[in-house]
Amino acid sequence: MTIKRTDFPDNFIFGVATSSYQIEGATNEDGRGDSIWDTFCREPGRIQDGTGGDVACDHYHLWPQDLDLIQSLGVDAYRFSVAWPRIQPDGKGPVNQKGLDFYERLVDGMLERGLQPYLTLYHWDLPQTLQDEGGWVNRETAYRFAEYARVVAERLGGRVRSYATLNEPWCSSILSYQIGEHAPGLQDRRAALAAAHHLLLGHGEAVKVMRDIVPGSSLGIVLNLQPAYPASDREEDVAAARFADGTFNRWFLDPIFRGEYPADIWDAYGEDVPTVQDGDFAATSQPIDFLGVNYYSRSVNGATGNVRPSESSYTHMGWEVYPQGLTDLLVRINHDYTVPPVYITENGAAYPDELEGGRVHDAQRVEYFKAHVQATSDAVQQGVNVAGYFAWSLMDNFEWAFGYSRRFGMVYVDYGNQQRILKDSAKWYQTLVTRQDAGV
Ligand SMILES: CO[C@H](O)c1c[n+]2c([nH]1)[C@H](O)[C@@H](O)[C@H](O)[C@H]2CO
Repeated sequence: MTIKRTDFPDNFIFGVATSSYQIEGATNEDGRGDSIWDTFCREPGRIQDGTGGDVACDHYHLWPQDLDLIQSLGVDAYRFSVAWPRIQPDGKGPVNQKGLDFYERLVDGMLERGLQPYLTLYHWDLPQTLQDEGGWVNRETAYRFAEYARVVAERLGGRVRSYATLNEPWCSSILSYQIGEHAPGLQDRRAALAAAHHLLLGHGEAVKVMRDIVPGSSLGIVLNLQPAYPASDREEDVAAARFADGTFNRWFLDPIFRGEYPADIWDAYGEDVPTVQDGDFAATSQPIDFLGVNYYSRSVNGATGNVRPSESSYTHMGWEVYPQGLTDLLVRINHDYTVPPVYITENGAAYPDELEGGRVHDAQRVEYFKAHVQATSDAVQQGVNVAGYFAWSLMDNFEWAFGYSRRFGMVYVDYGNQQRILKDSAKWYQTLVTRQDAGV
């Protein structure tokens, strides 16, 4: 079997993705304020290799070369995020024009190179001053987010045709306020569920505001979804999988597409459920023009915890390589919900890449991409309206709590000299997206 670009509809978008905190650096430049990740990285023990995003890939200064690099891959689109602390250093009120100027230059640079900008308003870098007032646990942050969305949309307007409000509200709430592995690093389920609710409220309020400012643009949200499989057909394993599906997937899909929380999980959360005010679900379930799905792997659930199938291979993050899970997930959401066009807004893998003679032969990542692009095509063949696929990531970057110890890029970054070196996976992707019939 060979996966070819022509296996997809002509208007199918292939792209690459990054995020502001992971690549920009320049955290104290041109008026940028502190984000919760600047604070988190300064707390000893939070980041595996003790690093932070102060320099990262120095994209804030190297963006012209990076856009040339993206253009050289032959992709249609570039998914990036705007750093709220560059736009409003205090998270509210005064706007930092130098911050807006940077993103205006960046977007114009994409357009000049024939790259379609896919903008994410929030990819986790909350202004620290808002966290000082409770962060997403504070309902007011939802309204500050809508004000920030207005500022960005008014400046970038129709030049950007696709705006995602949030990247992965599950990560910005559960991983950050309950599990504590991400900034701000709290461990409080009640706070996490309040944060999740206010993130979804902020999403809805931002969509409402932007509808009038960028009427021709496509507005959506990006969710990390993970299909949950039972370890066996025993009742307790099936129940474990349904609970995992509920807390990870349905807790976010239902408020967005059904205007409610899933009853089984609401009941399971008991006293920790969020305060829902009249009108909240009308906001969270605002009609949207696309759903972004970030897929990396599945979960296999047993009554006593998750299972790691021994017959599978695993990435450097310890995530099972399971491309069928992407097809199953897309078919399921298409069946269970009335969804708009879906983009795979992130898919990729970390492997311990080695630079050998100026080359990186990342064969495992090539196989990962081939299998998941194929899985995307399989979902399209099964009637799912998938409109695009963005590889995570363009280049190696700051991998959150893992620092720089995990490389997800299809382009290798030598952090010593900020050199970018195409890995074999970038060359494979280039042949795919430029219709050179990449073989599987
Ligand atoms: C369980 O994986 C999540 O869906 C997920 C994986 N990832 C993400 N979310 C984030 O959106 C990126 O910033 C990460 O760099 C990337 C790789 O870890």
